[in-house]
Amino acid sequence: MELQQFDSNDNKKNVLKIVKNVNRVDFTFRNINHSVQVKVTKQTKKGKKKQVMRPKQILHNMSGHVKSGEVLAIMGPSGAGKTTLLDILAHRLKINGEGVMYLNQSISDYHIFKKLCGYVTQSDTLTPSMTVFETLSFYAQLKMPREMPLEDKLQKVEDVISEMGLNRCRNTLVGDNLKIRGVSGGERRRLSIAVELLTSPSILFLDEPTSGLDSSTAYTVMNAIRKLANSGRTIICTIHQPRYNIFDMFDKLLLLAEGNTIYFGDTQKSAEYFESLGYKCLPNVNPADYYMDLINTQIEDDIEQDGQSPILKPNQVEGGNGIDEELLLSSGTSTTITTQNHDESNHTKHTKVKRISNEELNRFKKVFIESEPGRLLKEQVDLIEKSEHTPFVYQETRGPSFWTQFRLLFYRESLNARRHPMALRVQVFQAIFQGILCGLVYLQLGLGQNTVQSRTGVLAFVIMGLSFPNVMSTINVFPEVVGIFLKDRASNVYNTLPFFLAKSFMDIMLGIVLPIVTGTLVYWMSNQRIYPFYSAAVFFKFILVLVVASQCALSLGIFISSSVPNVQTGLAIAPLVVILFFLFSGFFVNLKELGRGWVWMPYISFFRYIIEAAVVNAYTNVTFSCTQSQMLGGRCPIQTGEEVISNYGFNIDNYWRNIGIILLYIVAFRCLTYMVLRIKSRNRF
Ligand SMILES: Nc1ncnc2c1ncn2[C@@H]1O[C@H](COP(=O)(O)OP(=O)(O)OP(=O)(O)O)[C@@H](O)[C@H]1O
Repeated sequence: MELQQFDSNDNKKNVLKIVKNVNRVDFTFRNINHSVQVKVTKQTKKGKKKQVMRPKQILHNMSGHVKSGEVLAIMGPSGAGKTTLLDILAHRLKINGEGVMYLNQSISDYHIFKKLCGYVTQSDTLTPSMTVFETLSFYAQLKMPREMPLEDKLQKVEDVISEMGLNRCRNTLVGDNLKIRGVSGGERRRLSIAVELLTSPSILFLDEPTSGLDSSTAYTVMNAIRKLANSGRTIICTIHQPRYNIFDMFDKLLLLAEGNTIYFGDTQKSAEYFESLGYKCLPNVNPADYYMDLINTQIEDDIEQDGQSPILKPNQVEGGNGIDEELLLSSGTSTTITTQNHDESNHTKHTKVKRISNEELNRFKKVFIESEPGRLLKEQVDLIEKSEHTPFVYQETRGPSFWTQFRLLFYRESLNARRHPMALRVQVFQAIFQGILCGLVYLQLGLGQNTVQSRTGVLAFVIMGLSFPNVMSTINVFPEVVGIFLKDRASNVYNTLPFFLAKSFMDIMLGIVLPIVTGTLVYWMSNQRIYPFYSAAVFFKFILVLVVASQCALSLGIFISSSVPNVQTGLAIAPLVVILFFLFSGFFVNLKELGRGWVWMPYISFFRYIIEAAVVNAYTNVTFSCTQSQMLGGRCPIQTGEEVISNYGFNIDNYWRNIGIILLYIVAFRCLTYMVLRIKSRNRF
């Protein structure tokens, strides 16, 4: 059946009422087929290799039914399609194919669904510099209805803290275990879940909730999840080989292999099902390990090469027919099976047994539909499909206003800046060091002929010195911010514009102080102007050039950083862009002498406008002196600053024009970043 896209007018009129108690919702999905386009190499008739796009089916006819209060675990080998299925079920990934999902008896509507569900990602994308309580109250104010009084929101925060057992660490920073020490891994995972609980979701999706946690912490987290289900929520999670006591917490199990259902049904009945297929899981084996080892056909070759195989196929043991299996369990989780072989020695030994073959896996895929659990699932899903699809009834609520979003996001940015003292200290140190170094190298420049080179050099050095670190540090830091933003956008916590403005305002504030520090030191130490009358205006114009240069570099940095797929690419691209722009700034190449092919470059190089503004400011109304020996034809080779300006191919009237152009560059880089963020965060469903 074709998926009903979530634009049903009837449903759109209704908006969910967010209530304090959990709405009980059964969740059903039916015949989900999903494919992606992949590049494959094809041989042409002429024997050449050509890359073409081909559809690759990731999910095949996936169906399932989870009642409120139940936990469904989606398990399968790596690449089986667990994350793809979870993302589709959570309405985070658009189905490229067909399928339909139901909330109770209603066909799921995107907008209603988003209000009803919570999604906990595999990695804890939280702001490290906020405490547990601050994180929850930040999200409470953004996620809960505008009409709800603040006290009620804070009460909900307290409830959630108690529910997830976070009282002990409520005032501890979240941290990231790298730059900021914070809560433990288990506490961070529970905080991620707590954030989702603020809106009392009826359905909670969790992607690998226990990954990266030690087994006892994983148990504590799963225990908390189990309690959430007991309170009426519907829980769907992907999980990798859980230990037995965790596996035992699941009500339902969906076992996937190569995008096909191998088993869907009661967890407790899964052993019986596999036994009916001829694969008995012995009583003291963790079934999760057994199933995963059994169907993980992909790693067979590697294991063969290693000469080890941890799984045996009970009915097909090398060199034996009737089998007495004995299981040796190491630390209760790994499945090592040895068999008593009834051949010549009768000694217990490790027997090399293959995992199931691909043909056998294909049999598993086919037999499930005809099996008892397969028929039961079909009956349940067909029942929902045939029932009358009544829309949800709920009351409209509004999220926080634009200004509330901006205020909260700006507050988060300011906390981030304040609580990263090292980063701030390093930047201040860098600014002072650079100012002093530059000041010492170009100490007290005079107005002799030889100072012209140094006077321009100091300008280029200080501009580059402020710009380059700004671009590079932004590329290092911004991706983490974008990661949090994208996660929040995926849950519709706030809009792109308030986030973008809050970030930009904070950048502007921080990006003003450092150029002022460096610029002041350089200006006075290198003796940029010696005429007191002009000094104040020239000084402020010099600082203004540095401030806009610094802002332009920051804006370029966030643009590059937001556009590239990862930090490494950003770090590779950014220096090239900066160096190329700087090359055509007019400092290294005389703009009048540029070859035909390059004349356009100075027009797009924002450094050209910055250097021109700085040179014009530094050399206007300056007179140079020279010694007798320096004179050429009875006059100084360079007599005025205006000559220097002209020699560089610059125009003396261009100071304010250039400041305007650089401001336009800043706005353009920021607007482009905003557009990239919008595109990236566009709802994929
Ligand atoms: N956009 C895509 N383009 C190409 N292949 C894709 C795409 N998305 C998923 N796949 C492929 O689909 C299969 C299932 O991917 P998925 O991430 O859902 O698996 P998984 O079971 O979650 O794996 P893991 O446990 O390793 O995370 C994989 O083979 C993957 O390479």
